[in-house]
Amino acid sequence: MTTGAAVMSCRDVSVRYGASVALHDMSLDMHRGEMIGVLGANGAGKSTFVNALAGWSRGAAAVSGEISLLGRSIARVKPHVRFRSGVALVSEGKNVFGRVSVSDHFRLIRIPAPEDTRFRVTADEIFELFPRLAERRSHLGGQLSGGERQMLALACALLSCPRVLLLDEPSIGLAPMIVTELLQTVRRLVDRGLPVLLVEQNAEAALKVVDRVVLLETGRKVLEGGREVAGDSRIQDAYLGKRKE
Ligand SMILES: Nc1ncnc2c1ncn2[C@@H]1O[C@H](COP(=O)(O)OP(=O)(O)OP(=O)(O)O)[C@@H](O)[C@H]1O
Repeated sequence: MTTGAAVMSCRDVSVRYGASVALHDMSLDMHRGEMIGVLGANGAGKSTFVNALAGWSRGAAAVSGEISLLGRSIARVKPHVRFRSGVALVSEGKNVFGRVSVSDHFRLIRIPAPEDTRFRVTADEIFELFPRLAERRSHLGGQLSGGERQMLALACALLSCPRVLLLDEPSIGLAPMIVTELLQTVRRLVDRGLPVLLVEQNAEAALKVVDRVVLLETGRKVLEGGREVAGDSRIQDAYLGKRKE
């Protein structure tokens, strides 16, 4: 259930790489207890969007528009400062160090002071959420499977006490059962209040857990709505394999 004012918002966010515009005038509000799915084909601008929210880009991106966290503008704030303020981005398990053990990953996270009102998960809770990580706590990041690396990246983001979690394609390369488990774990965190923006190619898996969906086509939001948008022909045709030839 969503409550209160938006935790994170963006208004008219556009991203250009040189002369080409990868994202056009994107606006969105994220509330407590809400999970929003961002769907779209390859190259639709999904990663560009979440990266812009977190302050990252893979090249020389020019980002315009307004981005705010708890009502304060962060549009011109550096990515590491956005992270410290509570904007956690997890991109395809890339946030894992190959030569650092699972337990030492957790020790590396700077945990905000207890008086700071943020979403908190302890290391013990992490091991309850991800029993696999508990079994592999002494393994190095490089020794983990793709799914375990995703779990570790997500665990580290959670330990940092995020105000909002941005997940870029967590299902990539994972077996369907692991995807279901991972998304259900994320859903439980959302139900405890954490707002989550989930970029997913796997629309079927995403639609089972999200509250709201945004569909991007060539950098533009072309559809936004509740789970009922699963019935929209644009989603049925392109993402749920129900295209009629
Ligand atoms: N560093 C860059 N320089 C130039 N163009 C870029 C750069 N990064 C992305 N683009 C372009 O921006 C557009 C959106 O890319 P983006 O990675 O956001 O898409 P996506 O929806 O996440 O795709 P996918 O599902 O394949 O990951 C694409 O046309 C892509 O080629």
